[in-house]
Amino acid sequence: MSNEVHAVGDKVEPGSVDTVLESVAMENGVAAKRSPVKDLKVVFVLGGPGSGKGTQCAKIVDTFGFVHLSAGDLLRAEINSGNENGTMIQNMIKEGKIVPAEVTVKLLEKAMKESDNDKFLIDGFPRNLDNRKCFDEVTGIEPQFILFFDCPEDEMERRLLGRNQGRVDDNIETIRKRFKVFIDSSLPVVGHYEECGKVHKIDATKTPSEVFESIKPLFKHFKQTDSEIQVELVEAIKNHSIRSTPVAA
Ligand SMILES: Nc1ncnc2c1ncn2[C@@H]1O[C@H](COP(=O)(O)OP(=O)(O)OP(=O)(O)O)[C@@H](O)[C@H]1O
Ligand SMILES: O=c1ccn([C@@H]2O[C@H](COP(=O)(O)O)[C@@H](O)[C@H]2O)c(=O)[nH]1
Repeated sequence: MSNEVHAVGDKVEPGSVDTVLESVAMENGVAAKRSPVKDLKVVFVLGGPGSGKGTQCAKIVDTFGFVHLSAGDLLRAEINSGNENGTMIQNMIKEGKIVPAEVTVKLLEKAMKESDNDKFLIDGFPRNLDNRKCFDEVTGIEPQFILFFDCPEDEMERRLLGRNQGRVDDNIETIRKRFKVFIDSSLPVVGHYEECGKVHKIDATKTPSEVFESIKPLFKHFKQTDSEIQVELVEAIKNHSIRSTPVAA
């Protein structure tokens, strides 16, 4: 039995936990239940521009079944969707500025609600203290922990200039602005979570594989074994049967 957790749009294999749970729910005439947004598990992934957040998120998704939500990617998709906020977002990104919290939080909340997963890596957010407060007020989610990629500016600059993905902000002028915004506005968010004892600082200067080895232990807890999934499944079926048993008159 597979222990993968699937994101929206993923193909679900016949016989997987997802299909079994779904058919149990269908047979009993109930829709599979979705956790309220505040019960979702969120890890914030922070670090300077080019520190390797996206690269590591892809590895965490593959190994630990999280959904990767890059706030920057959601904003870029909004530009391309032709939405009324598109021009404002595009101008902010070109200048390396932080988009108003309500806009980003709304996109993140929508993406989480649309997913059938309950574990999210939120990459590149919260970008400032106002982002953090707004996310807390809107979702009520307290992050499990913060993954903070520590990398010197000269290395980040080298990586960004070599990224070659055609991003409007990967030019030296905007990169310097993004570094300043990171120091002035984003580091205070890391400071806030340090006070709460929630920050795991990672040396991001090593190779991608070495960086991943150093973060793996933090996520072990989220990976369920096949037997844990089976126990959960049996419990879910038992609980449902108890609730569905008619009370004798
Ligand atoms: N550990 C690493 N060593 C060398 N290069 C890396 C490493 N991690 C990522 N890179 C490369 O550096 C560039 C930036 O990486 P990535 O996009 O993951 O950073 P990011 O923190 O998500 O950036 P941004 O905040 O700008 O979105 C990419 O070209 C990537 O391939
Ligand atoms: O929460 C966020 C995330 C991003 N932005 C803007 O997007 C760019 C690019 O972000 P990446 O994380 O590097 O993809 C960033 O410089 C901001 O302009 C944002 O406003 N809020």
